[in-house]
Amino acid sequence: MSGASVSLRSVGKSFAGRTVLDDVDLDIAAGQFVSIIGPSGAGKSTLLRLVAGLDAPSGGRIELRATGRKADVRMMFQEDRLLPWRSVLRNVLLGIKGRKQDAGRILDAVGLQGRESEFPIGLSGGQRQRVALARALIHEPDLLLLDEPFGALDAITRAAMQLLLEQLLVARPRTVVLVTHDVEEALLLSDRVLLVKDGGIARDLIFDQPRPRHRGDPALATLKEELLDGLLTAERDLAAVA
Ligand SMILES: Nc1ncnc2c1ncn2[C@@H]1O[C@H](COP(=O)(O)OP(=O)(O)OP(=O)(O)O)[C@@H](O)[C@H]1O
Repeated sequence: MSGASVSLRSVGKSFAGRTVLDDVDLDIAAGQFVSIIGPSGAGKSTLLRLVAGLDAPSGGRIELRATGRKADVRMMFQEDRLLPWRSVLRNVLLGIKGRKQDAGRILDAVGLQGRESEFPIGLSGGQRQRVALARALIHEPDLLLLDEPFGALDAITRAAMQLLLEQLLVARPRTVVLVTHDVEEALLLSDRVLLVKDGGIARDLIFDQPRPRHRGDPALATLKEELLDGLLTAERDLAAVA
């Protein structure tokens, strides 16, 4: 299977003495698509940043393994983080020499054929996220970390981006960890959904429904309700503490 495997052993993270993650153990298999949901402030982005190596854990160990090379890890955020003074093509080729043809091919794959020489300011939010996705994918990452990448998009654009991501992963499987507030998005895309709360993983659901999945599918609806219930309870607990 393509992609990196990820393992966390007794991982903890505190900020100024306040524990956000406590003793987290997690194994993600190569090629698995894992979504992380949870109440606001539960530590979802923190967990992703630790896996990305953008931040160091306060305790424990994180290991990434890819076959034959050091795992290439790319991250995508809610904001596109494109450089406004660089064209679409030059954003994708950021830090890369040559490979203009590869970049053109990837821009075609994300639906931006013919837009190479335009600048981010002339693109819609969804188009800018397509560029951000292309910029990650040109590296053929073993692990793709997505922090609410479609969170700022309207419902239709969001659905189109979910479909695009799924198609790209069918064509070229890799390990993905997605942080999302959208339970339906998690269920449409993932092999596994983690509910993070109280400093740890409160639920770990394997979801092996065949793809492509459909929003109206009763199997999705049942799980969606269960997860929303878990989320609402977590939010209620938080409100009670506050
Ligand atoms: N660099 C930092 N310094 C201090 N505290 C931080 C830092 N990063 C995160 N935190 C705190 O850690 C907690 C978890 O934050 P995190 O962003 O991981 O939550 P989240 O689950 O992703 O939330 P949301 O769903 O609202 O984005 C929050 O209380 C936040 O204030």
